[in-house]
Amino acid sequence: MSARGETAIRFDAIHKRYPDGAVALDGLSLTVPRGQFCVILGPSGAGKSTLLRMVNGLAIPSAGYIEVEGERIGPRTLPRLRRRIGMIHQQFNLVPRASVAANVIAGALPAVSMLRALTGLFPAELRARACALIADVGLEETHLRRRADALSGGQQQRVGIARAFMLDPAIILADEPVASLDPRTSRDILTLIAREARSRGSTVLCSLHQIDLARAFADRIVALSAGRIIFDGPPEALDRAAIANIYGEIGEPGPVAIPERMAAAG
Ligand SMILES: Nc1ncnc2c1ncn2[C@@H]1O[C@H](COP(=O)(O)OP(=O)(O)OP(=O)(O)O)[C@@H](O)[C@H]1O
Repeated sequence: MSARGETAIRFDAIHKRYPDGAVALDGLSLTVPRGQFCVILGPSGAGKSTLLRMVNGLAIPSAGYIEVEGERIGPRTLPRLRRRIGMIHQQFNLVPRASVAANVIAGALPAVSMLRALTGLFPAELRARACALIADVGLEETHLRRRADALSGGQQQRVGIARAFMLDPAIILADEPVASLDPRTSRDILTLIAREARSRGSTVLCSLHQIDLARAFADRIVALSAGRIIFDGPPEALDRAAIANIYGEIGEPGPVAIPERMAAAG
């Protein structure tokens, strides 16, 4: 277990019951050290998204608490802590009609004044950073003014990654970031997330359905079932017996259907 100062995220006895009675997390405790690429596996409905969404306050625990970089999440600390957290979504969550540049710079919104946010007058430093990130994630200068919805799925996720890293986040939450991408693009996207995170020392909490990708990219794999941790170890420890235990009778999840549009181009 790492010392307090080296802990990025700590979940302490977290319960989550949604208003309709669904129990998503059931007494979960987990400590994620700084700089770790921690993959969350588990069957559908196991609680992976809920766990991730709690770190930036999109879901609130019914009991228990979460610390981010040693600070407990609460109404007073959340706005400040959110500036330290970037999120990458399964469906990219871009503004479809806005340009690539506008989508990337939107990652800085938590750190700019309301006036700047409303007028879109971002400081030159942020605009320069957005341009640098767009290049870092492998997009071309010609993409800057393109509408986000004119890009392939892989390219859209590159925009999502650039946006997530705009404020040099301590923590990246990636909620099934490659669920709708073909296998090759999935590897490219996870390579990019890992590279950008490593270069900044960012901690990554990433939910995945693909066991091979979890093994390839994770420093540590945590598997959930019905809101509890049922596996926690290095990728090498995820053997057939562990997988059978996580996914029960159904074994490994089958290949994810790839929408034609996204399979066509990374
Ligand atoms: N907003 C919500 N309102 C009510 N119940 C919810 C809500 N979000 C999730 N749940 C329930 O909480 C449980 C955990 O859901 P969650 O989305 O966290 O799981 P998951 O492991 O991410 O699933 P998937 O792999 O399908 O995305 C499920 O029973 C789900 O139906």
